[in-house]
Amino acid sequence: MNGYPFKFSSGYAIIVSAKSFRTRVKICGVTRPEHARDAAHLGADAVGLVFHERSPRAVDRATAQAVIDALPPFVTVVALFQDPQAAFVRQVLSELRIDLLQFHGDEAPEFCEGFHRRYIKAIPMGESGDPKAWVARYPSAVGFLLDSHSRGTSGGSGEVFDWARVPHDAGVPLIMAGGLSPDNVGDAVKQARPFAVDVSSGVESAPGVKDPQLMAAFINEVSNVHQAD
Ligand SMILES: O=C(O)c1ccccc1N[C@@H]1O[C@H](COP(=O)(O)O)[C@@H](O)[C@H]1O
Repeated sequence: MNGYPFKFSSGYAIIVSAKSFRTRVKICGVTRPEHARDAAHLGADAVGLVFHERSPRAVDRATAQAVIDALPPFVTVVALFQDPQAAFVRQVLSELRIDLLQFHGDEAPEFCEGFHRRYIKAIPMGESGDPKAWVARYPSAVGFLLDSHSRGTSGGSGEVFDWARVPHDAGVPLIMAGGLSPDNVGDAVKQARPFAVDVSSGVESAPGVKDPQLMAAFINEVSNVHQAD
């Protein structure tokens, strides 16, 4: 397919020309202000802050504030949680300027909606089943992030799932994740034509340490796909 599927609110579906569409990029698990600044100036659309304490990319609120302060305008700040206590999410939201929530665990739709913020829901592609069943279960989500994990396990594993399982007719923004890197993201975008891609370990020199050269290579690979379209 040489284009991107889009469904209007009326239900009318079209393929948007590949030339007029740009796959968005989220760099997740940023732990240092200088790497947030680098990511933004290299062209990242969003950066993710991990508020899951068992992750090597977990940040405390002071570090998160420093990362946010390093960002220029028009870069979305995403707060990632995995099965958090509601009080913790509320505390983060009260202290930090968060644009979007990402729920990566087994959170129910009512829980995700309870903060009255825009949110994306992670779909565990490590399990069999139709991703569109998740889309139907979370009608208030503004997008869905397809990662390689199974229910009950963490994301950020660096593992790839079968890209042939990405639906082309979900009717909502899909964000591909899971084991993406500068070596494979071009193929992923060409094959699945997602709304966005999300990367964590594939642009790191060590767990939790982003590598500016890898981030640059990753973002270049994504834009190269569009220039060749
Ligand atoms: O990044 C983490 O440490 C993390 C922890 C808990 C849940 C999700 C996490 N990361 C998310 O997983 C995807 C894929 O990561 P990777 O590129 O395979 O390393 C990442 O983009 C985050 O959204």
